[in-house]
Amino acid sequence: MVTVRAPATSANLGSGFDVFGVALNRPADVVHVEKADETTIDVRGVGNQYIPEDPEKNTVGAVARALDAPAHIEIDKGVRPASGLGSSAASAAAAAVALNELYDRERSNEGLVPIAAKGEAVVSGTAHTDNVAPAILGGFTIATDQEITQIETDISVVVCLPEVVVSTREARGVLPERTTIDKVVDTVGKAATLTAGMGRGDPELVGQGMHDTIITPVRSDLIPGYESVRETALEHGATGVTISGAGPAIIAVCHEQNQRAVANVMIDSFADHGVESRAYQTEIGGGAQLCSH
Ligand SMILES: Nc1ncnc2c1ncn2[C@@H]1O[C@H](COP(=O)(O)OP(=O)(O)O)[C@@H](O)[C@H]1O
Ligand SMILES: N[C@@H](CCOP(=O)(O)O)C(=O)O
Repeated sequence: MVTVRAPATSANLGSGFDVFGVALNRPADVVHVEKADETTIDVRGVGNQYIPEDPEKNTVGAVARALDAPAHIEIDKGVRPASGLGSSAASAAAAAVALNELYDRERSNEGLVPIAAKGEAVVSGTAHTDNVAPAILGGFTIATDQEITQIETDISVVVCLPEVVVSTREARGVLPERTTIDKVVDTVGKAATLTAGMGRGDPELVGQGMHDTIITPVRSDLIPGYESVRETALEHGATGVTISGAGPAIIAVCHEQNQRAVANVMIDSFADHGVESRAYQTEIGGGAQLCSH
């Protein structure tokens, strides 16, 4: 039996749609694998009732097929599905690392990213790597078709998860088909600023780089109270706030001393809109970890 823990992730970060992502210290999925003649899957934990155990429909089944690694796979879900926290990616990343170890496939961590992305394609229709890259590698990642750049950082964040469901497939269905050159120029500038902030461990620069005028405005309509939650978080110490992944979670970057205040006002603001929520006060952290072999 091989066991691997893989973290929740927050992709896009506003200006980095389908490219940027960060690993979060918590929550996380834990996946246990052992060799079998054919792949079977058991899912328990948060939201397990909404997660298929059919290997053709679960992200880990696609990973097992890609590695030619049939196994009995047990998933302990710590990342709620349809959250915007890389739930599907956490399982896929953990399974990729675990099965690579179980069958001695000797793939590098970077080499496991496209394998895990095949799991993402099963659930969202697109093999986007911006969740599985940080889920495997940790830190802040810039994932393009050509390469992945990773930056270690431990910047503090608050992630507020409302009791609302937004599937990634649904949120990809509302993307604009075209934009304007001035919005592209603005986004490039914000993305460069955010990247510089990650490199310097500077929450102020990161926050400045999180504003997005292309994707976020159309997706925020799927999250009741989004604008109010964002504004109050900024008023109480957040340096930047945007939708986490495809939502509905909202991520705020802040200095550690402001985490509690930011978390409390985000929860209160969602409540003012009749939406229950919970907030994780956490940091950008490490990637998938082998727990036992
Ligand atoms: N191992 C898995 N963990 C979570 N969701 C999974 C898994 N396998 C398949 N799914 C499906 O993927 C969807 C959740 O993925 P997604 O919408 O991308 O959520 P998130 O935004 O948290 O990644 C759910 O519909 C769920 O049924
Ligand atoms: N770039 C993707 C990221 C999806 O993240 P998730 O955590 O919601 O799965 C997108 O925005 O569609």
